[in-house]
Amino acid sequence: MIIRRIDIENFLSHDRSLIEFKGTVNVIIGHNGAGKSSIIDAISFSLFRKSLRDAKKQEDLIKRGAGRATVTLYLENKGKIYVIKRNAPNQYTSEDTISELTNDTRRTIARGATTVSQKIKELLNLDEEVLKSTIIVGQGKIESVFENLPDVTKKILKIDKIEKLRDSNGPIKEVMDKINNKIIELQSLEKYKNESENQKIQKEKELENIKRELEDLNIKEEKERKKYEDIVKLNEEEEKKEKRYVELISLLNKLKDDISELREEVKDENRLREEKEKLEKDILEKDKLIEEKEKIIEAQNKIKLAQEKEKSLKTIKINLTDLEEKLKRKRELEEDYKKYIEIKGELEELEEKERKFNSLSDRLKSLKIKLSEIESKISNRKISINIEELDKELQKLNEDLNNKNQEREKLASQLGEIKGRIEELNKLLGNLNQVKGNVCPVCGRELSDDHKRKIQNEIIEKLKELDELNKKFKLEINKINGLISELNQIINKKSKEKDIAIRNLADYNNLLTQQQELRKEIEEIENEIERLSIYHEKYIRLKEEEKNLKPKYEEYLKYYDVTEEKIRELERQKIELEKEIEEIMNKVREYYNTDLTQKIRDIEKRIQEIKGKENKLRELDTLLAKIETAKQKIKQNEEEIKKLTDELQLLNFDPNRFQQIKREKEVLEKILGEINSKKGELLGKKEVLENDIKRLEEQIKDYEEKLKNKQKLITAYDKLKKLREHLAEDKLQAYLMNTVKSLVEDSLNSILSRFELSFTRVEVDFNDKNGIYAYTTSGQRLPVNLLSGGERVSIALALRLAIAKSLMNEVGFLILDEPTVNLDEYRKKELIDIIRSTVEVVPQIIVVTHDEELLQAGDYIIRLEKRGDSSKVEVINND
Ligand SMILES: Nc1ncnc2c1ncn2[C@@H]1O[C@H](COP(=O)(O)OP(=O)(O)OP(=O)(O)O)[C@@H](O)[C@H]1O
Ligand SMILES: [Zn+2]
Repeated sequence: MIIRRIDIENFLSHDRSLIEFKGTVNVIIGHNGAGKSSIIDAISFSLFRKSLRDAKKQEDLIKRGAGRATVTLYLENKGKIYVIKRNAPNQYTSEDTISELTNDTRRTIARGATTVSQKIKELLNLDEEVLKSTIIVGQGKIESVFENLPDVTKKILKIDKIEKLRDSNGPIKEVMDKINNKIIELQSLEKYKNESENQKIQKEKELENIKRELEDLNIKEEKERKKYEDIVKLNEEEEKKEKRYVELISLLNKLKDDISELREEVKDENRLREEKEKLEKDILEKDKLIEEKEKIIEAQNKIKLAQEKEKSLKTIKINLTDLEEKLKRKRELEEDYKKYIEIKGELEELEEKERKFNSLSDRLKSLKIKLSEIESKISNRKISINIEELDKELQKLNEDLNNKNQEREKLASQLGEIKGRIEELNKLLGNLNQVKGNVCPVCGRELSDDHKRKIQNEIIEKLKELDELNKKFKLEINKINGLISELNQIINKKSKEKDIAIRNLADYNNLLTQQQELRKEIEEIENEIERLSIYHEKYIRLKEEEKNLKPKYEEYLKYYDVTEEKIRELERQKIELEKEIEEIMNKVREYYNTDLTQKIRDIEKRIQEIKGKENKLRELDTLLAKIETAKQKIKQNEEEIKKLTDELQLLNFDPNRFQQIKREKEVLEKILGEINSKKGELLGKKEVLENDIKRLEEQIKDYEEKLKNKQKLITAYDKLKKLREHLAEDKLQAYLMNTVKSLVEDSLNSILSRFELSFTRVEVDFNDKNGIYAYTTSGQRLPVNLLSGGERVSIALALRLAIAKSLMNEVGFLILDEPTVNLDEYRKKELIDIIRSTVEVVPQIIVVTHDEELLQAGDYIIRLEKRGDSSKVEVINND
């Protein structure tokens, strides 16, 4: 098997690298950290889902920053190409696949991480542990081959499986135990079979007896059944007769009973008829009584009517006298009523003028009040201030103010002058101290110290004088300022006074005009009032009269509808009523002075008595009718009795004889029932026995079938027992290991001879954990752990190659990650030669190295470089 290609995506340091393996010796070269081992890890990951390096989590294998890594490995095996695709992290394992590639078509054979791993193991015969111990050599792991040499060898030879096979809980023993159990089972089966056969014979005998018994019973049953059928027929006939017999007897009894009852009913007939006649006579009186009662009620009603009419007559009479009185009063009031109406008319005519008079009077009153108010205002307001005088005063004050201002200005300019001079003198005083030459700045003469001092004194004196003056002027200005502000205040006050005076004068004039106007209006109104006063007086007088007449007028209104016609109408009604009452009274004269109610009560009592008699009569009638029907019935029943007695004689039924037949029938039924139940019992037994026999037959057949296997099982058990003995450790296993031992040893020594180590021979001992020993030239036997690092690496490599060469003809590649570590220059060169010559054993070698020297060994160079964070691949053919 050969690795054809690997595609790596986001795996460790690789972004995306597509690497083909073409030579027999492929050298992957690059600096530390370039991403060489990552390729080997990718191969391992695609085969076993595990990297060679110590990665704790699958996530560590994914290129930092990427979310998912994918590795695709192309393997060639026996002319077929397999494509294995693996993914990390675990959430994508369901997308793992292995497929077969033929003519560019891809057929997926398995999917999902576990299934894919299983398939790889089956198809390529690749056992992870074996491969890692031999031909895939991880970085720094070359020597690990020493530790597990015996285990690996056993695994390669599948000896471990043989061991398991003959184990005491291994599969062979298990099968043997199972067979043995079966044999024991079959032995007990044989016993059961014999038992079943005996049982069967027993049951067949029993069945024979029952069959015979059944036959006897059938014969007896037939005899009894015939007897039974005869008696049943007889019984049926008698039953029919009995039914009719019972019917007839009960009918006859009933008829006789009826007759005696009916006779009882008929007994009283004559007495009842007499009673009836008497009652009929009494009842005849009833109609007369009713007639009389009606007449009395009519009279009673009429009397009541007359009384009512009398009552209305009385009311009419009262009304009549009342109305007559009222009419008399109405006539007395008539004159005053007319007068009142007249006055009312005149008052209406005067109303307008009176209203005007009143409103003018009111107006006059209010105008007079207003006038007196204005007049009092005028008398209160004395015009005391003379405006002209105030004007003059103000003029004089303003002049004063002007003068003072001028004075102040003059003082201010004088003060300015003084200040100017003080400044000048101060300047001069300053200059005098700074003069350089000898010329006086004041007079131009020579400036001696004396002169200087004199001038200084003069200036200081002058300054004092000016200062004095300055103060005096300032004082004076302050004084004038005070006067000016005082004047200003006075002027302000006077101006205000003047304003108020002007305003007051205007108000006063205004009041005078108002007074005049009011007086004029009052005069006009007074004239008008005088003109209207005649009407006013008349109005007052009429008003008084109206007031006096008003009660009479109102009383008259109360009698307004009392008229002559009304009184005449009432009189007419009165006469009519009197006539009606007279008529009614004439009609009922005969009932006068009798107690009508008592009379009616008496009559009603008698009617009630008669009604009772009527009821009695009706009862009698029904009784007599019943008696008539009873007589009829008696006749009918007597005829019927005669007919039924005839039938009874004809029927000729004997109850005793019927009882006899019944008893006979019951006895026969009992006998038949017994026979039947006995038969049922026997049939049941028969069926059970037949079933039992059938079941036993089947069981016996089944046992016989199973027992046929017994001999076969015994033979198989013996054979397995022998096989297990043959597989015992010392024999096959020891033979295989020994054969391998010499094979591996020969190969190992032949390879090692090329390393030119100082050993004569290396020995392999599978029974020992560190089972490699080297013989020195002086004949000493050294265990491998005592050798130097370089020696150990050489032996380990040679051993791996030896195992590969001698044991695994199916594996086609060898992977070496940094094999030159610990080797000196010389052995490194040897290694190159070894690698080259190993090609004869392993068709494909993949070497990972940072050592440029190893390039000589390769015919296909894959150079790796790290650019930034990513590994980049460059391929060089080394022809
Ligand atoms: N998950 C990751 N993502 C990205 N880079 C990683 C990841 N894990 C490891 N690396 C880096 O990948 C680089 C390649 O590692 P690798 O073991 O392949 O290097 P190498 O070429 O075999 O070097 P050496 O000769 O030192 O063994 C290293 O620099 C390592 O730090
Ligand atoms: Zn001078």
